[in-house]
Amino acid sequence: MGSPTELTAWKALTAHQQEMASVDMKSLFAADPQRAEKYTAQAAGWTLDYAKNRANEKTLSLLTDLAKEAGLESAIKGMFSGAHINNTEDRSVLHIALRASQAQEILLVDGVNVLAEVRATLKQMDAFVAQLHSGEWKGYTGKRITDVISIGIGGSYLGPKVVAEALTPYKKDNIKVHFVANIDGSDITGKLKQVNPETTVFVISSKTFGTLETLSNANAARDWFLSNGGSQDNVSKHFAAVSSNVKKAVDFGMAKENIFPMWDWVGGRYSLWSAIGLPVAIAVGMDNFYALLDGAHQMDEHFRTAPFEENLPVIMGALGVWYINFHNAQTHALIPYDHYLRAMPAHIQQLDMESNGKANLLNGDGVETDTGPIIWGGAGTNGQHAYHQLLHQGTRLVPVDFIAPLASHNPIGEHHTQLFANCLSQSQALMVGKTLEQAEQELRDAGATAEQVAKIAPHKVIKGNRPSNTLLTDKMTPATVGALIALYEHRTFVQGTIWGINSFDQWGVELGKVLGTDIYNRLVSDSDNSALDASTQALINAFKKAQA
Ligand SMILES: O=P(O)(O)OC[C@H]1O[C@H](O)[C@H](O)[C@@H](O)[C@@H]1O
Repeated sequence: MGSPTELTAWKALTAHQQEMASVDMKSLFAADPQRAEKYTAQAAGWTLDYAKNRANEKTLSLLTDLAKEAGLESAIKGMFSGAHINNTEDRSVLHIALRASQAQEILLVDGVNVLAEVRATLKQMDAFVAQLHSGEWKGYTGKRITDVISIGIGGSYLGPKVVAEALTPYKKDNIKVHFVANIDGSDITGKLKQVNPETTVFVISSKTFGTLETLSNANAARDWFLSNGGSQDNVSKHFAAVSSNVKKAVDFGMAKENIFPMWDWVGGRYSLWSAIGLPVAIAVGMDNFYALLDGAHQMDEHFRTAPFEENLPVIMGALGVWYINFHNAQTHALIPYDHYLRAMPAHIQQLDMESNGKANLLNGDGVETDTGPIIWGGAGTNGQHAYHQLLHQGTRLVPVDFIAPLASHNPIGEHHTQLFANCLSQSQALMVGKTLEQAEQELRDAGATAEQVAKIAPHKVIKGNRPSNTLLTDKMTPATVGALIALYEHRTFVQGTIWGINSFDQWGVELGKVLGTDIYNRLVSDSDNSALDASTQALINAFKKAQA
């Protein structure tokens, strides 16, 4: 596919945007009493209310036309059948295979039944987790394991960390799972202070087993283990790895049976469902990990089979395109009203920004449209006392996804009702806003003078008409958390397909890595830096001076 701007539906949406420019969402609700009902869809334990969008029937029908015209139906088929839709790396994209139903036995990819490999790995994980939890797995002095430190970064960190945190109420109390990612020595130092080498297992997660941060931290962990009573012979009792590069993991000193495989058809940011999710399985138990996979599978089935008009990832993806490309929205906020889900925006940020931060079409031509937005967000209600001001009165349009459970795991006092009320009030305020007349009246009612009213009222005006989606579920469980993350994975794919880009490579991160190695070499040597730009030279000199 070439540029989406050539598509009939894209052109129609450009014209339609003009028609909608003066339409306020409030008037759409007033004109259609059925609007809330019509613009609600359900899947895999989630209800999406997308009525508070600047969209009418024509908008939504043009957006689904756009998805169809952009080839989304065949792209979905391609993904689920194992076609090499990651065209720049000539690979299949099969995170959906990691959570396929047990009833499906075969999914052949390049002549290999990937489901057989997936099931064998789940068995291996199951056995490992069971041994840790039963205490059968012992450290080098015969004690049971109390702590697991997961070392990995990017996709080998964020997904597992976010899901383990989201499932806090399901955590087993006999083993504590910690995560280390950053090359900043403060990260691993802080974690090592909390554990005992006799009772700690390290899980080194790296698809390539070649990532600087992960290898540096893995080496630091091994050095710490060896200098605190452990011996080389005991490394295998305290270190396991998840990697598609078995040789490098063996060279590190891992026992082959402690290496969990990964495959090139799983992208890092889509890999939490593979053995990269081992820390999650250790934290919450294998039964809950299976439930997580099942929830994601339910969303996969919905995405694969539901008509686009009722399809949550398609609706959310297409509405995102509407704002990014036809309303110049530069960012998209995710605001979970659930404490345990507070880090979710960081995972979706990586998932989406690494996937759709692209400027070339699949055919190599430069794009003519904006692509992936800046994804950001944080926990409600905290954000209401920080950045929501800009959402309500700032000059930028920021579409928001509000995410909330109907029931809390910790139903104390009125907390959950207040939390939920705040969630609803934010989407309502974004939409209804406050007119100048309302602001003036409010001030008069509070006893303000005419002069004060004239002075202050304009500052109280909130334009409103700002869009949001609300996603509700009964409770955050392994299954609903799995479905939620799968929903965002597919939403990203929907948008990438509409833009005609490859959502599954990430060549853009390479240059920084190469330059990082070059600069590291300059920091530790007396190299001639005169060919570098003056700013970088000065910064190198500042570092060297501080070390001298
Ligand atoms: O799992 P690894 O091979 O260590 O990779 C870790 C991360 O590093 C890279 O820089 C990529 O941008 C990420 O997509 C990946 O997840």
